[in-house]
Amino acid sequence: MSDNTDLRIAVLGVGMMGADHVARITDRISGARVTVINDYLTEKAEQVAATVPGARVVADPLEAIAADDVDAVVLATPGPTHEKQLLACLEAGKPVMCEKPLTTDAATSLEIVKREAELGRKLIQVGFMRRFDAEYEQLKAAIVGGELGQPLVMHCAHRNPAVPPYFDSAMIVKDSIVHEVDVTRFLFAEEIISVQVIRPTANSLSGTDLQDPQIAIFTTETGRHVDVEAFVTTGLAYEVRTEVVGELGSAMIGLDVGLVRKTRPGVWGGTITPDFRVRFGAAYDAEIQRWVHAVRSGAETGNYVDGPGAWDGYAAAAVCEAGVRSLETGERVTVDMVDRASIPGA
Ligand SMILES: NC(=O)C1=CN([C@@H]2O[C@H](COP(=O)(O)OP(=O)(O)OC[C@H]3O[C@@H](n4cnc5c(N)ncnc54)[C@H](O)[C@@H]3O)[C@@H](O)[C@H]2O)C=CC1
Ligand SMILES: O=C1[C@@H](O)[C@H](O)[C@@H](O)[C@H](O)[C@H]1O
Repeated sequence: MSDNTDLRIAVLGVGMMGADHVARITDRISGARVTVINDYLTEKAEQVAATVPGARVVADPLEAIAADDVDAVVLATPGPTHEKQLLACLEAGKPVMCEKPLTTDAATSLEIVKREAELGRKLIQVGFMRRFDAEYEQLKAAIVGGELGQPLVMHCAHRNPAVPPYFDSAMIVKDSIVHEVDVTRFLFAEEIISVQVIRPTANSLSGTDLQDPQIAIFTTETGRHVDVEAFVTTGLAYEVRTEVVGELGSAMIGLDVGLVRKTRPGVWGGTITPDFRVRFGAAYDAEIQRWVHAVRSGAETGNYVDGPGAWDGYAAAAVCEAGVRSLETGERVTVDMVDRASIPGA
């Protein structure tokens, strides 16, 4: 449903995620429509625009952000381009839903946090969609409700069938493990203070020179431990599993009931999703729908965000930076983060 009061959105980057968000805004959520599409590859932008009634292509990303027929922006360009495009959104005073990572290093993420704080409006939401997933919401409720007692440990598995050819070993930390960083902060409501990344024997079948799998171990402020097995070239399916162990019990999500052995999609027991667009499809829908509502009511409150914001993006970037350093040395690395209270409005 679309009318004159719809939020008019520019989507920048219409590769895998951006094209999915365009389809979501056009067909699956309400209160918004895509008016402008931009991609580094103009032909790709034109292909996607042809599927959206009333959408036009703007070849320059900064012009797309500033366009008069754009109220808000979805950034689904690669991480290294986010900083410049986010700064342009802040400059134009336009709300933005930025796919993770916020930026690719802690210093530029901190700069974004500061610039947004100076404006005195919460304009940036970060695409940590697991916070909108029904299973993660249930896990959070079990923790907050005290069902598990005090949480002590979390075990995570994060497996992808494949990653794009431009993926390098550091991106396994900054683009994949970053989700478990955010999940840890979301579920435990505290910061991660140190990270160690261990390098097991690499997958000889991956056809890449990636250090894959990787095992990351986080320690939180109160001393909880989180381990993450990230394995992004399984060649099989998409699997995200999270188990919290507390003093009174444990709870696990992401394990299809009855599933004992996993080989490839549909082979055994329940289902195994082929990729994140299927596993987290409903979470992405909820994420974008709630963001659209927040943006539409933002003028009254100065808050155009419903979910993780720039600070969460910065905190995750700081942890990932420590993770990448640990990946290089194998040593445990302390996370270097500024105190949130030192940035009024952050
Ligand atoms: N929340 C989630 O679960 C997921 C998030 N992502 C994030 O979404 C973003 C995009 O990832 P994918 O769609 O997988 O990548 P992709 O490579 O499929 O698509 C990126 C698109 O951006 C375009 N592009 C590159 N530089 C650009 C620029 N400067 N301005 C405009 N367009 C540009 C490319 O031509 C391409 O079409 C990344 O930040 C990634 O981390 C990706 C997958 C899942
Ligand atoms: O964000 C995502 C991808 O960029 C990343 O490459 C995958 O590992 C994640 O599972 C997916 O959610």
